[in-house]
Amino acid sequence: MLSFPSCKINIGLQLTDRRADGFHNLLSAFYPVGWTDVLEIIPAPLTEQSADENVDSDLVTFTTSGLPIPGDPAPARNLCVRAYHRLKADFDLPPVQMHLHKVVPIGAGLGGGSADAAATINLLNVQFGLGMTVAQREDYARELGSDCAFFIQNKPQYCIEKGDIFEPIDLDLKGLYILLVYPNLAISTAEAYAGVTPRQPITPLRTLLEAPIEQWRGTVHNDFEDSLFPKYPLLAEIKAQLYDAGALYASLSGSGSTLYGIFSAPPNSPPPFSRYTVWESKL
Ligand SMILES: C[C@](O)(CO)[C@H](O)COP(=O)(O)OP(=O)(O)OC[C@H]1O[C@@H](n2ccc(N)nc2=O)[C@H](O)[C@@H]1O
Ligand SMILES: Nc1ncnc2c1ncn2[C@@H]1O[C@H](COP(=O)(O)OP(=O)(O)OP(=O)(O)O)[C@@H](O)[C@H]1O
Repeated sequence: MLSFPSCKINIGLQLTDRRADGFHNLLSAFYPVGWTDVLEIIPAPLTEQSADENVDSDLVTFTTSGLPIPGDPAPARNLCVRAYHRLKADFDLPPVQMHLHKVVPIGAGLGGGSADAAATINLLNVQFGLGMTVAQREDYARELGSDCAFFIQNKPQYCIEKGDIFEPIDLDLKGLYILLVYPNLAISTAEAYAGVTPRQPITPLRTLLEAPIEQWRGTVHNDFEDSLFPKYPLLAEIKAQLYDAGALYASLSGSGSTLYGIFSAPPNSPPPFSRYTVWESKL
């Protein structure tokens, strides 16, 4: 079976306090965006060896194409394979072949890897009739990363605590246009968090988002900008260029380095961004 794991942007991101477990509580609206990887999972052909139930055959044959995945290249460390093995611990899953075609920039504030993990859980659930509810799939996803659970339902959510607990929000950007600009700058999530000082917001993000999008500039804020823009002035420059290009609202997404602009008409990838990785579509 095939799946197209999408990515997300963060609309506002308030880091409110540091938790006892070393993570941070946050308030953020997660919004899905249609830039996707491609994930295929098929049952592995039975070999004589694996047909013998006493042989712990290699359960996952994992291959990738497209963007190289940095960090630990061992397939066993890929979030898709880790998702399979987490479910294998609780369900009778057969050996599978997985292929991941990587398109979404990695470590870019877009949750691409997290989306792949969630897509694996959803695919295995359907393909092998595991019968898991949405809540059960979200719980498995939470074990794989703070961004993963969002991608199980993959719809706009108001995210609280680690970013993995959801409240409904009426946030509809349909008909507008989004331009994502990835400046090919790798910023680790841990590095981004290390540079921020959490604080309780004067006005909770949910209240700020009740205003029309034309009023979000200057109020709906991603707190990571405070720590990353001084270190990487290019990010502030791109955000300003998005406004110069006519964006209704522009911001850093997640822990970066992707910036995005939301427009009332197709932005048509204006010149300042031609040297970067860009993606645009109607929402
Ligand atoms: C920045 C965001 O992308 C916003 O959507 C997420 O908070 C990050 O989610 P993620 O990449 O899935 O992060 P994880 O893989 O769970 O954690 C990576 C590291 O980020 C930090 N981290 C992550 C989430 C969170 N709420 N507080 C944190 O302090 C921790 O140092 C953690 O060790
Ligand atoms: N399927 C995958 N896709 C991307 N990264 C993966 C994947 N599986 C494991 N990883 C590892 O996770 C790291 C990226 O995870 P990370 O969560 O930082 O990025 P992301 O989910 O793509 O975006 P974000 O910056 O929003 O978190 C990479 O350095 C890579 O080593």
